[in-house]
Amino acid sequence: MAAPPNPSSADRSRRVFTVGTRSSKLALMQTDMVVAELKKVCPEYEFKIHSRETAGDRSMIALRDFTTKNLWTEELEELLIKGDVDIIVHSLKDVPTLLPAGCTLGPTLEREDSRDVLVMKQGSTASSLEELPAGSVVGTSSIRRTAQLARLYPRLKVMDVRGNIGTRLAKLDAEDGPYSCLILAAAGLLRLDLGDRITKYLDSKNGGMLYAVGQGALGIEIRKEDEALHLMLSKIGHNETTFAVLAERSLLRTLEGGCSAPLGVETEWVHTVEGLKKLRMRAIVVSVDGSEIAEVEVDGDVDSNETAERFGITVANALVAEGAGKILEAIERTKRASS
Ligand SMILES: NCc1[nH]cc(CCC(=O)O)c1CC(=O)O
Repeated sequence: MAAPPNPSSADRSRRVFTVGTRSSKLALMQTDMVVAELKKVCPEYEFKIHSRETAGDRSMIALRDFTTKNLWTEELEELLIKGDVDIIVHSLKDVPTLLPAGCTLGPTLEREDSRDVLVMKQGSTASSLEELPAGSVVGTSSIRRTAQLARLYPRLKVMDVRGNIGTRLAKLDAEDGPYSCLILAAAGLLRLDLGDRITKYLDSKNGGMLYAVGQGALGIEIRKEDEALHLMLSKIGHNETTFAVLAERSLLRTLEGGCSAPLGVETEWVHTVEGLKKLRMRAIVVSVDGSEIAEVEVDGDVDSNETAERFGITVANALVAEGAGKILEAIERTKRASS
């Protein structure tokens, strides 16, 4: 009897690929986008979607606790390693910088708008953080957003808000709810067709907020040795996105040493006078109370995965030279003391 089909890479007779994803509306939507692109370049293959609720979806543990980070990804990665799924589509922002042995991220699609946005409570007339009265409550569970808010808007209060995007908007709009506004990623709202809830886009020049590493991009995870999928993803990949997010993740990996850093970034491709393109990265590390910052802006020659990752290390070193190491060590000390 013939051996059963080998699910692993080198098997060129593979026709069916299984795509793993969380079961949230946003995750399914993002998975559909990847499958649609793959079908365009590989019309001869079939793609099946395997969705599941992850521990992160079920957990009530504070999202800011870095130890929960892997809850979003680990169970799906086990399926990937076993060969039960062939591809996982993540929000890249939720993917830890160190992946399990045998797993890797492939080229990814063009990034959605990577900025944070301000979302005012339904019926509010305020259109910026500046306009809110002192003591107004901003909903966010992100240490990065909390630290940047403490630095730029010390008059405002920050309170945790959990759940998927729909849940958070409902908590914002609740008549007796505490929140005046939320800070969310533009990408999630835009992909869910909730762009009309965006009051204001925030960036280094507007409101001063930098975004999370990988925000707005998809993380497409595959088995390292799966040559067939590497090739397929290289056909749908958007190089400028792939390189930019590799550089951002390399920066975070270099800085964090295992903890989730209050790190904001902003990357853009800029044309030089010589007609070349450079990757410009702004990055900021802020102490949780907003009292100390380290910030840099660096341009890099980036045209490959390797140069992207090296550029991330360069930016990390520049941040450390500006005092980022001291801020991160203080956060680590507080964490250790409280755990
Ligand atoms: N941390 C949760 C999360 N993970 C990805 C997104 C949005 C989409 C993205 O950034 O790609 C969000 C929600 C948010 O921060 O508003």
